[in-house]
Amino acid sequence: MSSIPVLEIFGPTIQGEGMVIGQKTMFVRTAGCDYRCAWCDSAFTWDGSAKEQIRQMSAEEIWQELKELGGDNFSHVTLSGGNPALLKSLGVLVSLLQQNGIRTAIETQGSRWQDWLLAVDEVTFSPKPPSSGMTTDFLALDYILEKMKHKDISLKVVVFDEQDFAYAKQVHERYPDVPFFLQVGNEDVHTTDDDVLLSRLLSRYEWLIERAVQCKEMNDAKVLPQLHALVWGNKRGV
Ligand SMILES: C[S@@+](CC[C@H](N)C(=O)[O-])C[C@H]1O[C@@H](n2cnc3c(N)ncnc32)[C@H](O)[C@@H]1O
Ligand SMILES: Nc1nc2[nH]cc(C(=O)O)c2c(=O)[nH]1
Ligand code: SF4
Ligand SMILES: [Mg+2]
Repeated sequence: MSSIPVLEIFGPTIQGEGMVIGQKTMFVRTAGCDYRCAWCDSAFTWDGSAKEQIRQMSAEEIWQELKELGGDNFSHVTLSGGNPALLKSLGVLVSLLQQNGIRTAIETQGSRWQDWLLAVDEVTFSPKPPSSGMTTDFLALDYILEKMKHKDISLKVVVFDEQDFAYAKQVHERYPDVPFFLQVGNEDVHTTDDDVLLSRLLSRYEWLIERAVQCKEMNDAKVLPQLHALVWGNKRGV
Protein backbone atom coordinates (compact mmCIF):
# COMPACT_ATOMS: atom_id res chain seq x y z
CA MET A 1 0.00 0.00 0.00
CA SER A 2 1.35 3.46 -0.94
CA SER A 3 0.40 5.97 1.67
CA ILE A 4 3.21 8.30 2.79
CA PRO A 5 3.90 11.46 0.70
CA VAL A 6 7.70 11.69 0.56
CA LEU A 7 9.74 14.58 -0.81
CA GLU A 8 13.26 13.62 0.19
CA ILE A 9 15.15 10.64 1.54
CA PHE A 10 18.78 11.47 2.24
CA GLY A 11 21.85 10.65 4.31
CA PRO A 12 23.74 9.47 6.09
CA THR A 13 24.51 12.97 7.33
CA ILE A 14 24.54 14.54 10.77
CA GLN A 15 21.58 15.97 12.63
CA GLY A 16 22.39 19.68 12.46
CA GLU A 17 19.94 20.89 15.08
CA GLY A 18 18.70 20.51 18.61
CA MET A 19 18.70 17.72 21.18
CA VAL A 20 20.81 15.19 19.23
CA ILE A 21 22.94 17.63 17.23
CA GLY A 22 25.88 15.82 15.66
CA GLN A 23 24.15 12.41 15.62
CA LYS A 24 24.72 10.47 12.42
CA THR A 25 21.30 10.01 10.82
CA MET A 26 19.27 9.46 7.68
CA PHE A 27 16.39 11.86 6.91
CA VAL A 28 12.92 11.20 5.55
CA ARG A 29 11.16 14.45 4.62
CA THR A 30 7.41 14.28 4.13
CA ALA A 31 5.27 16.68 2.08
CA GLY A 32 2.60 18.95 3.49
CA CYS A 33 2.37 21.39 6.39
CA ASP A 34 -0.45 22.97 8.40
CA TYR A 35 1.76 26.08 8.86
CA ARG A 36 3.21 28.61 6.40
CA CYS A 37 6.17 30.12 8.25
CA ALA A 38 7.47 33.32 6.62
CA TRP A 39 11.07 32.08 6.79
CA CYS A 40 10.56 28.34 6.30
CA ASP A 41 13.76 26.77 4.94
CA SER A 42 11.73 23.83 3.58
CA ALA A 43 8.87 25.74 1.94
CA PHE A 44 9.06 23.40 -1.05
CA THR A 45 7.30 20.82 1.14
CA TRP A 46 4.11 22.89 1.14
CA ASP A 47 4.21 25.74 -1.43
CA GLY A 48 3.57 23.58 -4.49
CA SER A 49 7.00 24.24 -6.04
CA ALA A 50 8.06 20.57 -5.69
CA LYS A 51 4.63 19.04 -6.23
CA GLU A 52 5.81 16.79 -9.05
CA GLN A 53 8.61 15.38 -6.86
CA ILE A 54 6.24 14.00 -4.22
CA ARG A 55 6.26 10.20 -4.14
CA GLN A 56 3.51 8.19 -2.46
CA MET A 57 5.49 5.43 -0.77
CA SER A 58 4.76 2.54 1.55
CA ALA A 59 6.76 2.17 4.78
CA GLU A 60 8.48 -0.89 3.26
CA GLU A 61 9.52 1.10 0.15
CA ILE A 62 10.96 3.88 2.31
CA TRP A 63 12.88 1.32 4.40
CA GLN A 64 14.29 -0.31 1.23
CA GLU A 65 15.43 3.10 -0.09
CA LEU A 66 17.03 4.01 3.24
CA LYS A 67 19.03 0.76 3.08
CA GLU A 68 20.05 1.34 -0.56
CA LEU A 69 21.29 4.84 0.30
CA GLY A 70 22.81 4.23 3.70
CA GLY A 71 23.95 0.61 3.54
CA ASP A 72 25.40 -0.41 6.90
CA ASN A 73 26.36 3.16 7.72
CA PHE A 74 23.36 4.21 9.79
CA SER A 75 21.35 3.23 12.87
CA HIS A 76 19.22 6.38 13.25
CA VAL A 77 16.49 7.95 11.11
CA THR A 78 15.01 11.45 11.51
CA LEU A 79 11.52 12.23 10.23
CA SER A 80 10.95 15.82 9.17
CA GLY A 81 8.86 17.81 6.74
CA GLY A 82 6.63 19.74 6.35
CA ASN A 83 4.81 18.47 9.40
CA PRO A 84 5.23 14.68 9.62
CA ALA A 85 2.71 14.65 12.48
CA LEU A 86 -0.07 15.30 9.96
CA LEU A 87 0.36 11.70 8.76
CA LYS A 88 -1.35 8.89 10.63
CA SER A 89 0.29 6.47 8.17
CA LEU A 90 3.81 7.30 9.43
CA GLY A 91 3.21 5.06 12.46
CA VAL A 92 3.81 1.99 10.28
CA LEU A 93 7.24 3.34 9.27
CA VAL A 94 8.18 4.10 12.89
CA SER A 95 7.37 0.49 13.90
CA LEU A 96 9.16 -0.96 10.89
CA LEU A 97 12.32 1.04 11.65
CA GLN A 98 12.19 -0.06 15.27
CA GLN A 99 11.75 -3.73 14.32
CA ASN A 100 14.96 -3.33 12.33
CA GLY A 101 16.92 -1.90 15.25
CA ILE A 102 16.87 1.70 14.00
CA ARG A 103 16.49 4.59 16.47
CA THR A 104 14.03 7.26 15.35
CA ALA A 105 13.67 11.00 15.85
CA ILE A 106 11.17 13.56 14.63
CA GLU A 107 10.94 17.30 13.98
CA THR A 108 7.45 18.77 14.38
CA GLN A 109 5.96 22.09 15.48
CA GLY A 110 3.62 20.56 18.09
CA SER A 111 0.36 21.52 16.44
CA ARG A 112 -0.97 17.98 15.85
CA TRP A 113 -1.10 14.76 17.87
CA GLN A 114 -0.50 11.21 16.61
CA ASP A 115 -0.43 8.17 18.91
CA TRP A 116 2.72 6.92 17.17
CA LEU A 117 4.67 9.92 18.57
CA LEU A 118 4.90 7.86 21.78
CA ALA A 119 7.01 5.30 19.90
CA VAL A 120 9.55 7.80 18.53
CA ASP A 121 12.82 7.81 20.49
CA GLU A 122 13.67 11.54 20.33
CA VAL A 123 10.96 14.11 19.71
CA THR A 124 11.65 17.78 18.99
CA PHE A 125 8.75 20.21 19.27
CA SER A 126 9.43 23.54 17.63
CA PRO A 127 6.62 26.04 18.32
CA LYS A 128 6.83 29.11 16.13
CA PRO A 129 7.70 32.66 17.27
CA PRO A 130 5.99 35.88 16.05
CA SER A 131 8.41 36.45 13.13
CA SER A 132 7.02 33.28 11.49
CA GLY A 133 3.58 34.90 11.15
CA MET A 134 2.04 31.84 12.86
CA THR A 135 0.05 31.75 16.12
CA THR A 136 0.75 29.00 18.66
CA ASP A 137 -2.26 27.08 19.95
CA PHE A 138 -0.91 26.68 23.47
CA LEU A 139 -3.82 24.48 24.57
CA ALA A 140 -2.95 22.01 21.81
CA LEU A 141 0.73 22.17 22.81
CA ASP A 142 -0.20 21.67 26.51
CA TYR A 143 -2.14 18.54 25.56
CA ILE A 144 0.66 17.12 23.43
CA LEU A 145 3.45 17.82 25.94
CA GLU A 146 1.36 16.31 28.76
CA LYS A 147 1.00 13.09 26.76
CA MET A 148 4.76 13.06 26.07
CA LYS A 149 5.87 13.94 29.61
CA HIS A 150 7.75 10.70 30.33
CA LYS A 151 9.40 10.56 26.89
CA ASP A 152 12.70 11.92 25.55
CA ILE A 153 11.52 15.27 24.19
CA SER A 154 12.75 18.82 23.75
CA LEU A 155 11.49 22.25 22.79
CA LYS A 156 13.38 24.26 20.17
CA VAL A 157 12.49 27.86 19.37
CA VAL A 158 13.99 29.66 16.37
CA VAL A 159 14.84 33.28 17.22
CA PHE A 160 15.23 36.14 14.74
CA ASP A 161 14.58 39.20 16.92
CA GLU A 162 13.68 40.55 20.38
CA GLN A 163 10.01 39.66 20.02
CA ASP A 164 10.95 36.08 19.21
CA PHE A 165 13.27 36.01 22.24
CA ALA A 166 10.40 37.16 24.48
CA TYR A 167 8.22 34.39 23.00
CA ALA A 168 11.00 31.84 23.64
CA LYS A 169 11.10 32.91 27.30
CA GLN A 170 7.35 32.47 27.55
CA VAL A 171 7.56 28.93 26.09
CA HIS A 172 10.42 27.92 28.40
CA GLU A 173 8.56 29.28 31.44
CA ARG A 174 5.38 27.45 30.52
CA TYR A 175 7.18 24.08 30.22
CA PRO A 176 10.09 24.37 32.70
CA ASP A 177 10.75 20.62 32.83
CA VAL A 178 11.25 20.17 29.09
CA PRO A 179 14.86 20.54 27.81
CA PHE A 180 14.95 23.87 25.97
CA PHE A 181 16.93 24.95 22.91
CA LEU A 182 17.31 28.35 21.26
CA GLN A 183 18.13 28.14 17.55
CA VAL A 184 19.62 30.82 15.31
CA GLY A 185 17.25 31.95 12.54
CA ASN A 186 18.53 31.86 8.97
CA GLU A 187 17.30 35.06 7.31
CA ASP A 188 18.31 34.13 3.78
CA VAL A 189 17.28 30.58 2.94
CA HIS A 190 17.89 31.09 -0.81
CA THR A 191 21.40 32.52 -1.11
CA THR A 192 24.10 30.34 -2.63
CA ASP A 193 26.86 32.64 -1.36
CA ASP A 194 28.10 30.39 1.46
CA ASP A 195 30.75 32.82 2.73
CA VAL A 196 28.26 35.65 3.21
CA LEU A 197 25.74 33.25 4.77
CA LEU A 198 28.32 31.78 7.16
CA SER A 199 29.46 35.14 8.46
CA ARG A 200 25.86 36.31 8.84
CA LEU A 201 24.83 33.13 10.71
CA LEU A 202 27.85 33.33 13.02
CA SER A 203 27.12 36.95 13.92
CA ARG A 204 23.46 36.06 14.57
CA TYR A 205 24.70 33.15 16.75
CA GLU A 206 26.90 35.55 18.70
CA TRP A 207 23.90 37.87 19.20
CA LEU A 208 21.70 34.99 20.42
CA ILE A 209 24.39 33.74 22.84
CA GLU A 210 24.75 37.29 24.17
CA ARG A 211 20.98 37.60 24.72
CA ALA A 212 20.79 34.20 26.43
CA VAL A 213 23.75 34.72 28.77
CA GLN A 214 22.29 38.04 29.96
CA CYS A 215 18.91 36.51 30.74
CA LYS A 216 18.35 34.63 34.01
CA GLU A 217 15.28 32.88 32.61
CA MET A 218 17.62 31.19 30.11
CA ASN A 219 20.01 29.74 32.70
CA ASP A 220 19.09 26.21 31.63
CA ALA A 221 18.76 26.82 27.90
CA LYS A 222 21.07 25.51 25.21
CA VAL A 223 21.94 27.88 22.38
CA LEU A 224 22.68 26.36 18.98
CA PRO A 225 23.14 27.28 15.32
CA GLN A 226 21.94 25.06 12.48
CA LEU A 227 25.20 23.15 12.12
CA HIS A 228 24.33 21.90 8.62
CA ALA A 229 23.82 25.51 7.44
CA LEU A 230 27.27 26.45 8.75
CA VAL A 231 28.84 23.50 6.90
CA TRP A 232 26.73 23.27 3.70
CA GLY A 233 24.82 26.55 3.48
CA ASN A 234 21.32 26.28 2.00
CA LYS A 235 22.08 23.09 0.03
CA ARG A 236 19.20 20.62 -0.06
CA GLY A 237 19.54 16.95 0.88
CA VAL A 238 22.29 17.32 3.50
C1 LIG B 1 11.64 22.69 8.23
S1 LIG B 1 11.06 22.35 9.84
C2 LIG B 1 10.14 20.82 9.60
C3 LIG B 1 9.53 20.26 10.86
C4 LIG B 1 8.37 21.03 11.46
N1 LIG B 1 7.48 21.57 10.47
C5 LIG B 1 8.87 22.15 12.34
O1 LIG B 1 8.82 23.31 11.94
O2 LIG B 1 9.33 21.84 13.44
C6 LIG B 1 12.52 21.76 10.73
C7 LIG B 1 13.15 22.78 11.66
O3 LIG B 1 13.72 23.81 10.88
C8 LIG B 1 13.48 25.04 11.54
N2 LIG B 1 13.60 26.12 10.57
C9 LIG B 1 12.85 26.31 9.46
N3 LIG B 1 13.24 27.42 8.78
C10 LIG B 1 14.27 27.94 9.49
C11 LIG B 1 15.10 29.10 9.31
N4 LIG B 1 14.94 29.94 8.28
N5 LIG B 1 16.07 29.33 10.23
C12 LIG B 1 16.24 28.49 11.29
N6 LIG B 1 15.50 27.39 11.50
C13 LIG B 1 14.53 27.12 10.63
C14 LIG B 1 12.08 24.86 12.09
O4 LIG B 1 11.78 25.79 13.10
C15 LIG B 1 12.16 23.45 12.62
O5 LIG B 1 12.69 23.46 13.92
N1 LIG C 1 21.65 17.93 8.51
C1 LIG C 1 20.40 18.35 8.71
N2 LIG C 1 19.94 18.51 9.95
C2 LIG C 1 18.64 18.87 10.11
N3 LIG C 1 17.97 19.05 11.27
C3 LIG C 1 16.69 19.35 11.00
C4 LIG C 1 16.51 19.40 9.63
C5 LIG C 1 15.20 19.62 9.00
O1 LIG C 1 15.10 20.17 7.92
O2 LIG C 1 14.21 19.24 9.64
C6 LIG C 1 17.76 19.10 9.05
C7 LIG C 1 18.28 18.96 7.72
O3 LIG C 1 17.62 19.19 6.70
N4 LIG C 1 19.59 18.59 7.61
S1 SF4 D 1 6.04 24.48 10.55
FE1 SF4 D 1 8.05 23.76 9.84
S2 SF4 D 1 7.75 23.01 7.74
FE2 SF4 D 1 5.89 24.10 8.33
S3 SF4 D 1 6.17 26.13 7.48
FE3 SF4 D 1 6.95 26.23 9.57
S4 SF4 D 1 9.15 25.70 9.51
FE4 SF4 D 1 8.21 25.14 7.54
MG1 LIG E 1 16.06 22.03 7.61
